[in-house]
Amino acid sequence: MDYAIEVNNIVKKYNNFYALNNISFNVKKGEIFGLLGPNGAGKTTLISILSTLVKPTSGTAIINNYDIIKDQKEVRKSIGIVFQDSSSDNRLTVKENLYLGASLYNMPKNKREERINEVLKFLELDSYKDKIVRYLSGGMKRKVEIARALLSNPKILFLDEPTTGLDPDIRYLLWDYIKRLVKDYNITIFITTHYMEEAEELCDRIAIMDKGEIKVIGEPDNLKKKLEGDIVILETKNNIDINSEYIKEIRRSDNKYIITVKDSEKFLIELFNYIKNNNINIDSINIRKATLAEVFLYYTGRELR
Ligand SMILES: Nc1ncnc2c1ncn2[C@@H]1O[C@H](COP(=O)(O)OP(=O)(O)OP(=O)(O)O)[C@@H](O)[C@H]1O
Repeated sequence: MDYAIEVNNIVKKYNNFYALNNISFNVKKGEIFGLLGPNGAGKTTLISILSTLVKPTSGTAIINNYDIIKDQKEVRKSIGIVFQDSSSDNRLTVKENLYLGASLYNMPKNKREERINEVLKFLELDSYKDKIVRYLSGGMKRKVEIARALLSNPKILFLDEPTTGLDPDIRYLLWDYIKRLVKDYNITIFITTHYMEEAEELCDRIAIMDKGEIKVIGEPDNLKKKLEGDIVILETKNNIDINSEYIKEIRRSDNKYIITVKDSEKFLIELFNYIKNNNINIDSINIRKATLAEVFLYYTGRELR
């Protein structure tokens, strides 16, 4: 299999602290691959290493068949990056920023106008091209960043938390553009996020990352299926001490019992009998299918907030 990204045993140490602790995985061509993890998990460090901006302590990665250590220049030429912090000049217009980007890429002068118009069109920024970036909304600014990263026709686009802090409407809109980049231009997308929904809706595969380690990799649906169970959330001030063959795990947090069960329909009959026989007062009962939030909890032992 020909991969877009191959990560081999990457370690990044800051003094004695392992920001990345032996990371290995592959990203397929034309895939939307998501790195899901809380603040400080190491996502930005990893994306900075893969895009050659930071050197790993050990290990390496192959990007578009180029080695991030040995072929830095070629790697850079074949990728586009959008970082969390804006790289646009706020005082310039959208189009001026794109010209600046094109000149930084050393794009031939006679190609610039055409390519800039293409990316403006793709991101539906035409009517904003003469607006000063400072006065644009957060979502629009993000689009300008993406437009700039696309100028060089990259084969891989790295997006570091591209929708953090944006309104849900804009978030959905950006997802659409990202999906179209894959579908229409066969670009591989590597995205970091701490939004479950983003990982779930947008990504073909995700890696759950915590404290510098990858805990599990897979398709969101498969990861959920692997948990094999439903979650029953029971709110009560009483003590619950129920035994059932259907229970996989019970956790308690304040007045809530979070019960992972198989065959929830059968379990509920037992639960209702237990409640009746023991005079338990229930404030609420909720049943939900395992979501990515439960997957995250299962593999990291904590909630992603
Ligand atoms: N230059 C540095 N020197 C020392 N420690 C660093 C440095 N850069 C990052 N770290 C540490 O490495 C860990 C991973 O940071 P990183 O920014 O990669 O996390 P992240 O998952 O991207 O989080 P965020 O969502 O906040 O960007 C953090 O604990 C951070 O404090």
